[in-house]
Amino acid sequence: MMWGFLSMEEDTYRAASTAAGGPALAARGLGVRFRSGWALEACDFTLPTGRVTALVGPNGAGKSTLFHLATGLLRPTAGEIRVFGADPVTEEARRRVAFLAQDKPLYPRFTVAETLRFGRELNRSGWDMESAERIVRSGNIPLDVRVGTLSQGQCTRIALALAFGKQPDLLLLDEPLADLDPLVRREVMGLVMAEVADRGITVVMSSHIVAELENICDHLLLLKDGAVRLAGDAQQLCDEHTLLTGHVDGSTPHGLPRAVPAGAVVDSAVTGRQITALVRYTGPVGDRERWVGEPPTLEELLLGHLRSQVPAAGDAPEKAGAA
Ligand SMILES: Nc1ncnc2c1ncn2[C@@H]1O[C@H](COP(=O)(O)OP(=O)(O)OP(=O)(O)O)[C@@H](O)[C@H]1O
Repeated sequence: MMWGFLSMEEDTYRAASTAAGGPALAARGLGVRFRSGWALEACDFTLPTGRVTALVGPNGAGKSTLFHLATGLLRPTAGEIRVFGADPVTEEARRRVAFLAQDKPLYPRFTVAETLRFGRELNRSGWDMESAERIVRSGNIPLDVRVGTLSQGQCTRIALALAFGKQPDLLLLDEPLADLDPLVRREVMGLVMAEVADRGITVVMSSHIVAELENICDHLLLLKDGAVRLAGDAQQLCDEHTLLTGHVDGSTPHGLPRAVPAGAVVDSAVTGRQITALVRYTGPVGDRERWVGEPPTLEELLLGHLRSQVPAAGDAPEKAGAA
């Protein structure tokens, strides 16, 4: 894409996305249009290196589309996306990224050992067989069985072994746990986190199981209707919000204390005379006897924004992209 008129802001973005130690993933004006319409539109964000980002959004929000852009399987209709500063289709970017897709394509007739050897052939520039085999063995999967005879959970483990064997700097996981039972989910996630801690790689993981993201992710990217709704450090975003509970205030349009700006209300629910609201506001609320305000948990923050009927307020690109 041509960048004929680089503004200061664009200049800063380009410098950040190519600098050593710059973001793992950066998007600017990113859009993809299918026949049915825009799957992603005007997305701006940067995802820092060495962090575990939760990619969250309702069905059809554009999460898989974003993964396909980041791996070069799909080209943007508008804007650009960079992986460690490089175009995703370049050899440099492909070498540094591993992607675990929802459907985990594996050859059923290959044995596990053949599958790992195939992984080595595909990644001649860098392959860690020891690490791949360790992941397989920790699931008590014999190396000589055919992949077609394995359970879903075991196949997920093989796919993870292939991903980690590649020694990626960026691991993209598209709902990796969706088809696993809770015990295997916990075990597989423990495996991912141990590998992440060992190698300090960057992970972007999409999931609909919001409650499970709390102890895993330290960064957020929430997509809704193809747009970035919320992005940034998970703790910082929680700290910028308040979960407010009290009796409905009949004298204000939103039922909350007058001090709360209308534009700060993300989501609210009224039960009888009680109102609970997620607000992007941390200032004083007046009557402390009537109102209880606490920082939301990550789950409460995400659910509030997923439920929200109002457009994201204050999510200007520079804020949305804050690392
Ligand atoms: N190859 C395609 N051709 C046409 N439309 C597509 C294609 N891929 C995705 N879409 C559309 O783009 C939008 C975003 O889809 P995408 O699969 O990225 O969403 P998602 O957030 O991953 O959803 P889910 O949580 O259900 O997996 C949807 O409206 C989908 O129908």
